[in-house]
Amino acid sequence: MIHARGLVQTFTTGRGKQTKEVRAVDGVDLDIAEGEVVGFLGPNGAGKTTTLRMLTTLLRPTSGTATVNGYDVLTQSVQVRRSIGYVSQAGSTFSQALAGDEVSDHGQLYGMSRRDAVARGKQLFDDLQLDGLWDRMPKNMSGGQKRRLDIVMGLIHDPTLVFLDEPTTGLDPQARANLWEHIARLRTERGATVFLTTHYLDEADALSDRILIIDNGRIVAADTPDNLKSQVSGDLVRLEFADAAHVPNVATALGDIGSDVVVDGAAVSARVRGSARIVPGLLRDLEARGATLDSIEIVKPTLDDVFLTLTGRSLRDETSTPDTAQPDKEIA
Ligand SMILES: Nc1ncnc2c1ncn2[C@@H]1O[C@H](COP(=O)(O)OP(=O)(O)OP(=O)(O)O)[C@@H](O)[C@H]1O
Repeated sequence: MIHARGLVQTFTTGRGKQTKEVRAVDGVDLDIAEGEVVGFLGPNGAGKTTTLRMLTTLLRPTSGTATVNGYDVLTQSVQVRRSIGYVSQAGSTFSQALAGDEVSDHGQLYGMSRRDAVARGKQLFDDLQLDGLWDRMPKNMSGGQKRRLDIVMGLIHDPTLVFLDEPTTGLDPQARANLWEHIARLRTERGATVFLTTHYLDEADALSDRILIIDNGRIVAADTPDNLKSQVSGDLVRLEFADAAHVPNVATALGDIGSDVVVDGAAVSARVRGSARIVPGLLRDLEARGATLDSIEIVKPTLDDVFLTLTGRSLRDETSTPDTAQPDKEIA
């Protein structure tokens, strides 16, 4: 479905002597099979959108090659564009037209009859909870409604390969959940291939068969979410005691069975592989020594831990998470 070799994109910024070259994408290889949902993760400025723009023929690669749906992005850009759906970060609606007209015109641009475009558009409005908004102008919609309208535009011609650039940014939790369901159904019901960029680690984890992590224009990891997480050195085990006097002994014991031991007052944490097997024995041992536990927490590795292990930085520090995302305000 998508094959790329050595994709590079450089931009020149500044003027005169201040000119600087930015290597936004620095030699990306990709192989995405039919029916896969692939999540493209990376911090701000890592090169996600630039890669997507090259694959969707909106930007000519500085070097490298790619085929999308069997068409060459350099020599068959029209065929590439006709065969894919693309939902950009910026959106694709004009604020002055009626939403339904935009959707049906868009479908007709892809060769659909007006009747088919209207029927499919109305079905998508229904699926994406936009019912009642067919005759409304996008400028009078909330941010979340506009985002869902962008997605209808990207799906109107029923593409089997869909590129989604941060599809749920700005959506409230309910709208996000609804869109997740829709993305999952694109694959299960239509056998579509989906390539999506996202800042949300939980979204990538929940939706993707495979995750690609890009950092500084290079792919630093490509695997299933589970395989990626198994590269992190174990679960995070945190034990808190009523009496801090036990902490040094516990820290030593955790150091023997795990790594990354951190002492914080009366609490001690460490990464422990196979914690479900190891921790019960440790607890029995501690109890025998009279160490009374106040609380215990075991957290499975997340994709953020994967990124931290790979790059030494946290994705979470650099990107907005669902907790901090602004829900869209509905317009009455
Ligand atoms: N038209 C441009 N001119 C100059 N630099 C650009 C241009 N477009 C992107 N860049 C730079 O290329 C790098 C990659 O940008 P890109 O938008 O691909 O990142 P991203 O991973 O999609 O980021 P985000 O998550 O913030 O959308 C960044 O350093 C960005 O500033």
